[in-house]
This record gives sequence, structure tokens and C-alpha cells, in this order.
Amino acid sequence: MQGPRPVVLSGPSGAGKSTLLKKLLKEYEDVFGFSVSHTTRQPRPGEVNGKDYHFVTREDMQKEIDAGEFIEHAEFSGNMYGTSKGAVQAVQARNQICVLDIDIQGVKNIKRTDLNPIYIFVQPPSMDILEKRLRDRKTETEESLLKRLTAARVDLELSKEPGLFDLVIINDDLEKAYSELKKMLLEEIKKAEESRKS
Ligand SMILES: Nc1ncnc2c1ncn2[C@@H]1O[C@H](COP(=O)(O)OP(=O)(O)OP(=O)(O)O)[C@@H](O)[C@H]1O
Ligand SMILES: Nc1nc2c(ncn2[C@@H]2O[C@H](COP(=O)(O)O)[C@@H](O)[C@H]2O)c(=O)[nH]1
Repeated sequence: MQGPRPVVLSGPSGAGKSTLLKKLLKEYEDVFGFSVSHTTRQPRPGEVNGKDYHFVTREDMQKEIDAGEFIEHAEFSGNMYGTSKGAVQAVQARNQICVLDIDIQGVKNIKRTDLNPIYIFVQPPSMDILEKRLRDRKTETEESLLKRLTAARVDLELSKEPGLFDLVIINDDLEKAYSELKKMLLEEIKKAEESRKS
């Protein structure tokens, strides 16, 4: 039997990817492992280096990219983000299903690799609600917020490409969205639990 597939969550900034992911990682802490990305953006209050992200300088990240240490990387809202080979290997070494939270450029780049994940797009109920959630989160400057909203409009159009995503979840009611996520991942969860028993 084929092992469980990794999972990619993508969607506009503020759509609720981290919120859904945190619920999944809490309920299935042995089953799923988060791929800790690198970023050149500043940490937000409460974010932990090495847990939420590897916070690095642009210079250091570029060096690692040039050395071939990244599976994918992208520029988003004025900062660099990327998934290192080491981030994915660390999760796989723990025998967990690797979950990536990446933007849509990352999705397109991962499609060129042999990772073969399940691709899930988390969509906000509307642009107005997305803006309200991002403003209420109080993590962005006005400039960064506007950049993220512009990127969101583009992402929502790009996400319509047939076959790009295996599932689109509209994150209106959080519990409903989370149930849809779990339903999609049920087979992979079963496979992971079986392989952990043997
Ligand atoms: N279904 C929901 N209903 C109401 N608020 C929500 C819902 N889902 C998430 N939120 C809130 O919306 C905000 C954005 O969510 P979150 O940070 O998870 O988004 P994200 O997609 O991970 O964003 P980013 O890509 O910027 O990291 C958070 O404050 C979160 O608490
Ligand atoms: N292509 C990649 N995108 C990534 C990665 N890690 C995070 N992201 C995406 O960046 C934006 C902004 O994140 P934020 O934490 O600054 O709000 C969001 O869409 C993430 O999905 C990555 O390694 N590669």
C-alpha cells in the first residue's frame, strides 16, 4: 500500500490556513507535522523562530537557495518565503504526514517536484470578510495589508485553474471548514495510523 501523501494548504493571506492547521495539528499531533518555512519577514508577537518559521535575512536565504537547499521559494508581499528540503525531511523523519502552508506560486513550483501532495485551497467567504479578518488580526501595516489584498484577488482568480487544487474549502464557519478538511484527509490519517502501529 502506498504511504500517506503530504498536504499543501494554500489560499489568500487571512483566509484561515494557519487557524485550520493549528486545529489539525492539535487533534492529530502524532499524525501530522508542520513544514517550517523560511521567511525574511519580521516575526509577529508570539511567533517562535524554528517553530512558526525560520526567520532569516534575505542574504542568508538567497545563499541557501543558491546552494540548492530549497524545494520551492517565492516572493510574497515584499518578503521571501520558502520550503527547504530539510523542513520536509525533518517531518518525514518523524514518520508524520508533512503539511505545507504556502502561497500559490509555491503550489505551482511544488507541482514540478515529486512530492505528490494533496492540494487544498482555503478560500475566504468574500473579499470584505477577508479584509475584516486581516484588519482584526492586527498583524499588518496598512501598506502590507493592501499588498496582501491585491495578492488575494490574484490568487482567487488563479485558484480557478482546473486541476490546480484537489479541494476548495470556503472558510465561513470554522467548524464546517475544519470538518471538510478532515473528511478530505481521512484516508491519509488512516494510512498514517496503520503504519505507526506496524
Ligand atoms: N472561520 C473563521 N471565522 C472567523 N474568523 C476566522 C475564521 N478563520 C480564521 N479566522 C481569523 O481570521 C484571521 C486570519 O486567519 P489566519 O491567520 O489563520 O489566516 P492565514 O490564511 O493563515 O493567513 P496568512 O497567510 O497571512 O498566515 C485570524 O485572526 C483568525 O482567527
Ligand atoms: N511559497 C511559499 N509561501 C509561503 C511559505 N511559507 C508561507 N508562505 C505563504 O506566505 C504568505 C504570507 O504568510 P505570513 O505568515 O507572512 O502571513 C501566506 O500565503 C503563506 O501561505 C513558503 O515556504 N513558501
